[in-house]
Amino acid sequence: MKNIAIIGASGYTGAQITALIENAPGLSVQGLYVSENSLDKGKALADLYPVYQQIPYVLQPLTAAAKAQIVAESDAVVLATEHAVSLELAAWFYAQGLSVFDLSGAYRFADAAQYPKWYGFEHTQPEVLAQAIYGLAEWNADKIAATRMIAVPGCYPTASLLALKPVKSLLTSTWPVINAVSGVTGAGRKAQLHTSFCEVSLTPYGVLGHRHQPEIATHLGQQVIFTPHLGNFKRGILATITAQLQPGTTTEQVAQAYSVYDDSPLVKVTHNRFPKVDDVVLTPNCHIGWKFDEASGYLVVASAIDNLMKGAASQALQCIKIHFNL
Ligand SMILES: NC(=O)C1=CN([C@@H]2O[C@H](COP(=O)(O)OP(=O)(O)OC[C@H]3O[C@@H](n4cnc5c(N)ncnc54)[C@H](OP(=O)(O)O)[C@@H]3O)[C@@H](O)[C@H]2O)C=CC1
Ligand SMILES: CC(=O)N[C@@H](CCC(=O)OP(=O)(O)O)C(=O)O
Repeated sequence: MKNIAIIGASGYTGAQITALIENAPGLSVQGLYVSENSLDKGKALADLYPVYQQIPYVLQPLTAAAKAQIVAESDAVVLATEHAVSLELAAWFYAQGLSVFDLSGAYRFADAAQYPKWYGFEHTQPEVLAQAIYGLAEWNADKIAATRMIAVPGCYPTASLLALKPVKSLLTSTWPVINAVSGVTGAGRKAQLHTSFCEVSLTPYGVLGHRHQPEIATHLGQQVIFTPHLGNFKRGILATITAQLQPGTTTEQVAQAYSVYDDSPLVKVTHNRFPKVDDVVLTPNCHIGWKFDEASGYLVVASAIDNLMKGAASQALQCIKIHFNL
């Protein structure tokens, strides 16, 4: 049995992964933690989320004593915390010998020089960063098994990379164009004006400047245009991508490229049929639909995931299972 501590457990992704770990054979929850001065410390998770009434744990403040207890009792920590918080906590727990599964973006770029521009901080942990592996489960399983520092991908990059990586060798130098819509849970649980009920509609944001653009480009190995949109639904992401393929590419070649997922139980690919967000919400699945126009060489591929599941918590669970060979 592998014992896992969950830090940031009162947030959307933290609560979701708590529920997944609680129900996963071979895994147990060591404890649930929030910040030392959290307004939620001492509350049961089920008080915050009655849907999790079967989950018995209380949210504990992450004090120095709590950290020592985590190290003594746990095999791994899940960090469901914001980037700057994960930056320090990941390095500390890694140094204590635990495996670290970080849901934030603090360890997703190998190049430390990217962090000031995209995350607003200097990366203070270059040795740990050098050990970090990008936890895109279907593509990096061998490396996830071999390292203790796993940077779980962002939600938009998960949807986009699962759709584009199979056809990477068929792309031209023309940048693929990714338009993606996310539900509001993508922005986390904390109160913010732009995610309040009356403000949410359907609109692009972060245009030509969202931090997931370089994350996708880095892990695809090709520049992209990425435009996220906030939609008026709770969960789910739909990324619709237009990409130019090499002259002479055939539909058969594209089908062959997507057959890479034939043995991946969580990724379902369909030709000429496109996914709906509702079909993946509350599941760990990614649904990909594509259509290719041989005359123009343009591919349109759409990819749907639940941002809190395959875009965060269930992908972290996949990484945990791969890492501990469960
Ligand atoms: N929401 C999504 O769809 C996705 C989110 N992510 C990433 O996952 C991480 C968590 O996101 P999300 O669940 O949405 O965020 P939330 O804002 O919903 O939750 C953040 C959690 O962190 C806790 N926290 C804050 N500061 C500290 C601290 N110093 N020590 C311990 N706990 C702390 C908060 O509790 P409190 O403040 O009460 O202490 C809360 O439990 C972020 O890095 C996010 O970018 C990644 C993919 C998808
Ligand atoms: C709707 C919404 O606000 N979504 C978030 C992305 C959530 C995510 O994937 O988080 P990381 O920060 O861990 O990459 C955003 O655009 O910032």
